[in-house]
Amino acid sequence: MKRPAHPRAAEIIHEGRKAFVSGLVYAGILSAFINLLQLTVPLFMLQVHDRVVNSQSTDTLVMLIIVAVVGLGIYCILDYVRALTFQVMGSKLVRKLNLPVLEAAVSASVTKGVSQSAQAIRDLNDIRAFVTGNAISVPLEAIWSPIFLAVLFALHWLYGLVALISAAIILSLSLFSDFLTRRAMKRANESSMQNIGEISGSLRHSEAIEAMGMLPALAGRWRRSQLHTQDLLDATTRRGRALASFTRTCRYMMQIAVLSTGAILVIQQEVSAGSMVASSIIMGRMLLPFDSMVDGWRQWVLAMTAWSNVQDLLENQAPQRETKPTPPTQGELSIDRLVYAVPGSDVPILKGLSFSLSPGEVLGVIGPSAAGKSTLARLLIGVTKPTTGGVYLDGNNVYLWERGSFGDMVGYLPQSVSLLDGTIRDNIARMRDADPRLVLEAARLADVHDMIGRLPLGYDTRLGDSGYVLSGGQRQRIGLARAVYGRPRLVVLDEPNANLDADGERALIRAIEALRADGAIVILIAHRPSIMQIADKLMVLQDGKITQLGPRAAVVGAITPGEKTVGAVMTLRGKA
Ligand SMILES: Nc1ncnc2c1ncn2[C@@H]1O[C@H](COP(=O)(O)OP(=O)(O)OP(=O)(O)O)[C@@H](O)[C@H]1O
Repeated sequence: MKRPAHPRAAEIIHEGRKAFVSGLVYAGILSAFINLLQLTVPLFMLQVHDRVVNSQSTDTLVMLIIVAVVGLGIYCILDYVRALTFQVMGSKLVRKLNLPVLEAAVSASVTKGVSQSAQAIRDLNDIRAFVTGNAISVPLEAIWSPIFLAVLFALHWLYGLVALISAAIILSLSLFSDFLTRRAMKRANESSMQNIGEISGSLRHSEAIEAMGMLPALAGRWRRSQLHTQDLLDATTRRGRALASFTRTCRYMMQIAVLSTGAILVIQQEVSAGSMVASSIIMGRMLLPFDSMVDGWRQWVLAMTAWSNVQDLLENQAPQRETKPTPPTQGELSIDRLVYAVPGSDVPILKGLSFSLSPGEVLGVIGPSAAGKSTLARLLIGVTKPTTGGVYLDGNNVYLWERGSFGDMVGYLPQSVSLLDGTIRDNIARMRDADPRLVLEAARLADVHDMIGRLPLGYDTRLGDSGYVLSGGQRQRIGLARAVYGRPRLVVLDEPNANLDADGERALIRAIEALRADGAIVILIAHRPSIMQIADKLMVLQDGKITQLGPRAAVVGAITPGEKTVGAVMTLRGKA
């Protein structure tokens, strides 16, 4: 199914292409001068042999040296400017693409449930590495080979012929080497990536591995698959090395061939001695791109593939959202005939939900596992696009809402809280430049200020892989502070009490009360019934449909003991 394009996809792709093409044209013009200036040394040799040696004139030699040094100086500057051109072009491309590509990757990850960000970042890196590397200039160099060949033919047709045959041999050898090694290399790389993926995937569950003594078996599996990869790599490397030695030897033989041709021509007095040395240098330069042509071609193909991935991501995977911020609203929430099916599936998870909530209302959502509660949460916060119907906050579609301004309106505590690399302060402030006043307010609202005070560095305690390890309950409470940061109008809490102790749960209830008093709409999804005491309304979701919805006491009263629903309602009955 075709998904919508990034709102600026066409513009971003056009700008990316423009930056690439204009950079290439500029570098091409510089290459023309650089290649002409590369003739400085052979021309110098020719002149020294033909003019200085014959005339024995040191004045001429000095003149030639001055001209050659000036030529090489200009060459040095132009070569540097060309390298800079590619560098500027690389950073310009990445600057233009970074944010929209990441936005599209995150959106695709949400839809597919598998992270697309790593691939998108790899594609961007590949593009930058290509633009700032050597392969990009291969065609710019290659178009000069025919000109050098023409110069050789102009010096003597035999030089041209030797150069032409040499070029054909080098190109054939490169193609043959590519043919012999490419497929095996690809298989070795795939096998290696698979090994790394498997082992790092398994090692994430290190506690279970350690506790149940699974390490020797895992290590055995890894060793076996590594041996397979190593065998593939060894065979490929052996072939590659043999061909590289052979190609190098051929090159030396070609130099001998062109010098010998020159020598014969000098003996027969058809050319000067200078032309013999110059032709050898020009031929070396002419053959240079042929060596890297096949590898350069492959890199061009890889870069084009990365570019087409990026283009596909921007055109087909990006959320189509408003680009202009929507002003804050008071927050009447209305859900209109909301249907959601995973893209590509005909079976809806949510089957036409309609309800509305006013500011200051707390809705509790209960229902058996897999009823669609978390899916509803993701639709309410506009992360997932509804298949039909919609979710509106004061008439504004939450999915289409520009993300920055919507983020200020909404707070979300997902079922599994993931805090990001950064300090507690950064995490609560949603990784923005933290306003200490707002961070403190959120921490107080979520009742975590004292808990944070007991951490080694308080609000500056660093979290993440190498940082402080919070307990499940602590993570959930910091996640709650992040959700209430900036006093959002709509707060969706998915199983917020799953890891909380009695104290934590009391703090959560106080936070929800404060949010209600502040006029926010709170949607609370939970299996543990105790927290539902705070809800004004209850909704029972079963198999993607609302089976009960109304004031808490009415819903609890309406449920018959035989009805297939969660124990939560039955437990609540006694407390309603
Ligand atoms: N991205 C997805 N792809 C395929 N199926 C999905 C996806 N997301 C959710 N589902 C399916 O939708 C159904 C509802 O899932 P959901 O997580 O919303 O249930 P839930 O009511 O929150 O369950 P629980 O109480 O166990 O957390 C499940 O059958 C789940 O397998």
